[in-house]
Amino acid sequence: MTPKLGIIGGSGLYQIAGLQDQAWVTVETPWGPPSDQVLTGRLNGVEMAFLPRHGRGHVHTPSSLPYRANIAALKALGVTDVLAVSAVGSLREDYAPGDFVLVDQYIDRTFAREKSFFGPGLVAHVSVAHPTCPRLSDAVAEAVQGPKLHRGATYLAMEGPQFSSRAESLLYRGWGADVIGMTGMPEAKLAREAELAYACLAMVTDYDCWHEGHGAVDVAQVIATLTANAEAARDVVRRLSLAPRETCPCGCDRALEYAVMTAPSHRDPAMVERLRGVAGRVLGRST
Ligand SMILES: CSC[C@H]1O[C@H](OP(=O)(O)O)[C@H](O)[C@@H]1O
Ligand SMILES: Nc1ncnc2[nH]cnc12
Repeated sequence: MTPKLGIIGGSGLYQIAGLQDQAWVTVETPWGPPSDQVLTGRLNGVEMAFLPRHGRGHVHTPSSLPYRANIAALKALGVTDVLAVSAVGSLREDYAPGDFVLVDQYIDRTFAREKSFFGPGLVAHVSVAHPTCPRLSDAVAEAVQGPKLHRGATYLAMEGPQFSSRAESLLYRGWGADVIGMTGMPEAKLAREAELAYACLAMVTDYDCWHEGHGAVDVAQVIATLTANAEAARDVVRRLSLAPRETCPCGCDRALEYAVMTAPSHRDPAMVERLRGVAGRVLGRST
């Protein structure tokens, strides 16, 4: 199978230059439109689809983001591997602003978002014990040149849009979270439901508000670091190479294999139709 790379660009990363045969395409999904049009094209021979998470001009809040439509749109475009790029605050002394982090675990503290493609009439439970793909994360790690890279980090996903209080920041540090952001969940969970390999390249922009030696995070601080680092993130995308494969060794592309609970005879036909684009492999492609 020839892989196709989906990039979800976070704060500060609203487009990728230099794609061959590039076009901004409009995609509709059963969950409405994604955050923006999707930029499709080829980079170094790799098919690619780029979606600015907050939309060009940064119009969607972390809570109002159409997470399901974003993942469904990438799936509809034939994407197999999703690299999510995110700005994050650091919850550790040794993760400094400017550093890059490959996330492998999440603590999901979000509460005002739709978190599943499934629901009444078509119930499914996928595993998110290991929410990110080690194969894809390895490929991303190889593509990082320049910024210091940390691996094996836990991302605390908060609801926002306000930044944390100091008490919260200290609490999350006590829980063992390494970085904090507002968009990692439910994005990673939905990618798993859609059987897409998912990796998160986080760019540290600040020390949130726990650090005695640094002032509390604000948007100006985040933007200043992002401006200095966005090109390094684009370089990673440009260098990222994905080998053709039969299947994903970690099983990301078969996450739904044993996940659907609802008996075929009890499935809601409208739900089945709605889910066909993301779960067609286990539901059948057409009626
Ligand atoms: C501009 S600071 C807060 C904002 O930045 C991060 O966005 P993203 O993950 O899309 O890079 C963070 O999660 C907040 O949404
Ligand atoms: N400190 C922080 N908290 C939440 N989201 C962030 N994105 C960048 N920095 C952040």
